[in-house]
Amino acid sequence: MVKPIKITHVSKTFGKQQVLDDINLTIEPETIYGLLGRNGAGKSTLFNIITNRLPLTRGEVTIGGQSVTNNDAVLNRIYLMSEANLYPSRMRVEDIFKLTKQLYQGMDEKLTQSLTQQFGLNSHARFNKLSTGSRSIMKLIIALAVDVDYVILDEPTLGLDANHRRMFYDALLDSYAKRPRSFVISTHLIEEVSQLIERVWVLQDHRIMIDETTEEMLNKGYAITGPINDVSTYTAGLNVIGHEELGHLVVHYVYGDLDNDRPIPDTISISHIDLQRLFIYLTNQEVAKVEN
Ligand SMILES: Nc1ncnc2c1ncn2[C@@H]1O[C@H](COP(=O)(O)OP(=O)(O)OP(=O)(O)O)[C@@H](O)[C@H]1O
Repeated sequence: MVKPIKITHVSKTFGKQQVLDDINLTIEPETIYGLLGRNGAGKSTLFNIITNRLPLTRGEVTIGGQSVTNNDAVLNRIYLMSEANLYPSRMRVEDIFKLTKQLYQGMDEKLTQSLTQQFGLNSHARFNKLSTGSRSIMKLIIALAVDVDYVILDEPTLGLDANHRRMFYDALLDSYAKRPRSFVISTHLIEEVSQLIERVWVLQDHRIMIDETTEEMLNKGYAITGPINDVSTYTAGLNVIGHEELGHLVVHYVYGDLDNDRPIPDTISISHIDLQRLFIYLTNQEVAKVEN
């Protein structure tokens, strides 16, 4: 049975710079996570720690009670796709596929072939001759075809055009349906993945600010629109994470419960907001705060 990955009290400093502070997360089997955070928040650092590519300063990462540190048996169950190029630069794509198959427990050759064809990737090409997008495509094919229990995708769609991104999301869902396993995806294209991810982690100020299902999170986000006085009266005391002016009207963005006892004036309208907007306001340093 596949065991969860437990990230317990993980902190990381580079010299005097604190990047991660007391991170506690669980990656459950067969679940798709989105790790969101602004540039430099520490997403790649966390992924590199989970896969033992970087040492942690404090805490531990375990699978089924076993530490991942220098533990090839458990590390073999996790595949990290990142910007880093770990392949010999002159190696041909087809040979990289073969090498990966040897390094891990195996690789779905049929899927590799069909995705290579679907994405129009030249498998005879040498890695250093591939465009940025084609390098991403090659790595994504490996990530979807390799036989592991955990796939970590660090900005997987870097350099991919909109059609290829759509193809990738479809391929991911297809592959997940055929062989359920865990995916952790970090991306700045939040709206594009909001349909894929079941649980959202937001990394902000070195810590996990949000660890909720996508549905829970979306249910807590509101836009309250109307004349300024009515909106301000209605949202007084609520967790307002941002505001915008729309001509004579204002919008207050609220994260958390609305007060059901509060009368709603006819002049205001209340609607839910999308994940991207929620993220933007929650991680905007000037106004962000989250009620626990
Ligand atoms: N090897 C390293 N040595 C020193 N500092 C580092 C190292 N790796 C990352 N950092 C620093 O740690 C911080 C977090 O970087 P990281 O790449 O993890 O962020 P990120 O959330 O993945 O960012 P982005 O979304 O921009 O890719 C940054 O300030 C970065 O400069």
